[in-house]
Amino acid sequence: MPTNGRAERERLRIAIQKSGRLAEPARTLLSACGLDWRVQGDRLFCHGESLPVDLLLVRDDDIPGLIADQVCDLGFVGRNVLAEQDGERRASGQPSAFREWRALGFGACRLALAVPDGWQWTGPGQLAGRRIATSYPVLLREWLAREGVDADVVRLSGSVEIAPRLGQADAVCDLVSSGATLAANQLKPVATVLESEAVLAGPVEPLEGVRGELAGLLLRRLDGALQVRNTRLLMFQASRDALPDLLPLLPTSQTPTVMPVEGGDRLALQALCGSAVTWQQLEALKRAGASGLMVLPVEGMLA
Ligand SMILES: Nc1ncnc2c1ncn2[C@@H]1O[C@H](COP(=O)(O)OP(=O)(O)OP(=O)(O)O)[C@@H](O)[C@H]1O
Ligand SMILES: O=P(O)(O)OC[C@H]1O[C@H](OP(=O)(O)OP(=O)(O)O)[C@H](O)[C@@H]1O
Ligand SMILES: [Mg+2]
Repeated sequence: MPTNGRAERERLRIAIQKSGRLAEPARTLLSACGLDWRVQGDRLFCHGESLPVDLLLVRDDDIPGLIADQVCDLGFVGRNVLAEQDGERRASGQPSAFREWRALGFGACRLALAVPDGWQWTGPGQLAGRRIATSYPVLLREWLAREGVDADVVRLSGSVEIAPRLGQADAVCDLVSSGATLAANQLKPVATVLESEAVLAGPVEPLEGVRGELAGLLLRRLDGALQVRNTRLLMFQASRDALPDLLPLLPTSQTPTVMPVEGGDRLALQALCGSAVTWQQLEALKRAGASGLMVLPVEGMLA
């Protein structure tokens, strides 16, 4: 059984969502950083095998509090949850106890204000004196204050979009990704309160000692993994004469590596591309004289 020790702990502890939208991508990203785990009997604690880095599987809402209480060192959580709970602390006069360390590029959504389809939206002033249902009362109140609007905030823990139909509210403020839930409830988004994605959250101050070193190692690997996530290595051969036509067609701003091919006058080229290479781009390169075109995913990169 893991100890609840704080300062004395010599293993890094990371909290991730047990199940839900962020659970699988968080594990995949940590695996890409070379971490693996032995799941313990209760399935809520995973003992790190390759490095002294353990996982805690929890509800996403609990992650900021676990960092604040130093029960875990880092966590993968939506910016929406982190910002709301940071705002709650501020509103009650407590100091910040966690912050965003890295944006992770998955779990994208936005916290948006939505009004019934039938409304002619003229601007935030239209919400004055209205009731707005949300699970993010702090972020909504901050937005209303910025916009100088006085409205009633109705706190609901879920199924927010149904509130106008039930007569509980006039408008809603909830997470939107595809927009399908709003549309199904005859609502339309009119303003964005917060752009969100999954983030790596940690304490306000850097970690110290062994856990600080482990966090540094993990961050370096994480940055490498994030950097290569969409990176492709494009490889092909061509004659030297074709280079002036080929180089402008490369789907990257990076200078390619050019090497002579043994026993001939052809060259081998390789170029790192920051995103997927399309069939059209490959076909254009082929027409300009490239042969043996190959696109490979990049698994790791260390500067
Ligand atoms: N369409 C979406 N709706 C809600 N959250 C989304 C959406 N797209 C991405 N997310 C992100 O995923 C996070 C987790 O969403 P999920 O629905 O799994 O949470 P949950 O139901 O609160 O889970 P838990 O059981 O851990 O409390 C959200 O806080 C948000 O950052
Ligand atoms: O824009 P969309 O793609 O439709 O996604 C938005 C919906 O997804 C989330 O709900 P979820 O499905 O997680 O249900 P819950 O919040 O009630 O758990 C969120 O609270 C919205 O209701
Ligand atoms: Mg939750």
